[in-house]
Amino acid sequence: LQLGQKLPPGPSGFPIVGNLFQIPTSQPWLVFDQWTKQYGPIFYLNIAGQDTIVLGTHKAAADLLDRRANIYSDRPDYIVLNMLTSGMHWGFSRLDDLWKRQRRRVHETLRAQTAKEYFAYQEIESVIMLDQMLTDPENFLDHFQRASTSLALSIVYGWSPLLNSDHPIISKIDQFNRQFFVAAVPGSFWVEFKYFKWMRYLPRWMCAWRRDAEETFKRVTITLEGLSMDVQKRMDGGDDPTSVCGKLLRNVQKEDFFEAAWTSASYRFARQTSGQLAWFMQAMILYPETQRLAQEELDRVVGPYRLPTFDDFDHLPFIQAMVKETMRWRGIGPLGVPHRLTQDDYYEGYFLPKDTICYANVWSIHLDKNVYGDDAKHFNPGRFLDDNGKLESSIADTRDEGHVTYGFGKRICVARHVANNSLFIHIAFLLWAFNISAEIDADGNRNLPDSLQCKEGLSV
Ligand code: HEM
Repeated sequence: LQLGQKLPPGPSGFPIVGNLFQIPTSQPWLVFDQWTKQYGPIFYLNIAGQDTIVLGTHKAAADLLDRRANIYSDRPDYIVLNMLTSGMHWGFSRLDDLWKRQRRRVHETLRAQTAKEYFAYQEIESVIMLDQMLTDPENFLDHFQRASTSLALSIVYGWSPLLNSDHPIISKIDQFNRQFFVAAVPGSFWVEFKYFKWMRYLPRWMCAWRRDAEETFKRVTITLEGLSMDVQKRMDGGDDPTSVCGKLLRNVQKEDFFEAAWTSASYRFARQTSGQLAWFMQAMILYPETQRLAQEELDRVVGPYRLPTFDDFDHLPFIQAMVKETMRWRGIGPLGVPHRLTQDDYYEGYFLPKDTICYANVWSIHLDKNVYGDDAKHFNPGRFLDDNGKLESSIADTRDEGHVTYGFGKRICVARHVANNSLFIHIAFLLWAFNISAEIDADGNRNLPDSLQCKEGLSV
């Protein structure tokens, strides 16, 4: 630090490891929330030599990650993850020309207007999900996962809906996902720490993690190229390329086939939607009155003789508000995905060094009474409706979402319109068809199903 430069406040750490061992591996956002209350909207951590800041208010996160997106939109230098993907997985790759190309191409296939092309797929998935819920309500999480995976494969590769998840391609991709998500947690491998970065130059024979990652990359490339080749063959046979991959292949040169195959791999994020639906189920169990309000709207607009459709969208503001509120109340990524600062910066008098890793504590942001009111910890879709029951997005700087679960700046979720549509139609179907409740035991207690025992410690 130069004279006059002051880092943001934060808990004092230990020599060399800094704050590393003060951060719990489980639910770190809860401790971060306490530190935000103690140190303010921006606090500093030294994680074994890695400068890190945590933004605990919406204002601080929007000021930096959105308003200064030009310098706050890079990703950490994930060493193992980039070996697993050879830097081709643009969701976690550096902000380079390849990322710009991949993001632009996929954005064109998933933006708000184009997302409407996938309505039919989403309605079919909801019908299948409903049928499976009727016959096997216990395993509702499996049905959500099947639906989100099947939808992604339809949208990205033009597949017909899958009735179950026992497909060899799905298990191959799931296996890759597991490795990927371990590598995406900063610090899963010693080589990711500043003082151990030299390990990346060790010869291959000494590093099992490098050999594993490189082998996986080869295997996954074969799978992804196979999926894309299949789309190409169907197009050569006269099929119209309505799928994301088809659109990408139509617009790229032959030599970019490898790039198009990896660009399409954004399919892997699809499971996020099913995680969000799990939280929705929990909200319905805990807030039966709110569930009834939504059902009244469905009774009024849709009635008992037909299923909801996307044509009802504008007439179902309460269901739209429920989608927003589910993502605000319990967003599936309480710390989002980390961003990296690409040049020295100052904020509120504090110095933020180049290469600082930035987390937005989405958990704290969404429970902030100054933004969401005194009932911030409660599930209340009404907060997104005006006095006439019309949808209003009064939360500034959220691109009309009303929450920040889709992230920030240049890295904001590229598929948020598709994801919002999926959540809308699934929720409308579920509440149209079912009353969602938990078993009540002999003492009158509501017992959440095991699969929904939430880890955050609900305080309702
Ligand atoms: C409810 C569902 C979803 C949630 C909550 C969600 C959330 C997020 C978040 C937090 C990010 C990182 C934003 C940031 O760095 O600030 C992200 C990025 C991304 N999401 Fe989603 N997502 C969802 C669904 C999907 C789906 C269905 C897909 C694809 C089919 C998808 C594809 C991506 C991709 C490719 C990125 C990387 C963007 C980039 O780095 O430029 N997401 N998402």
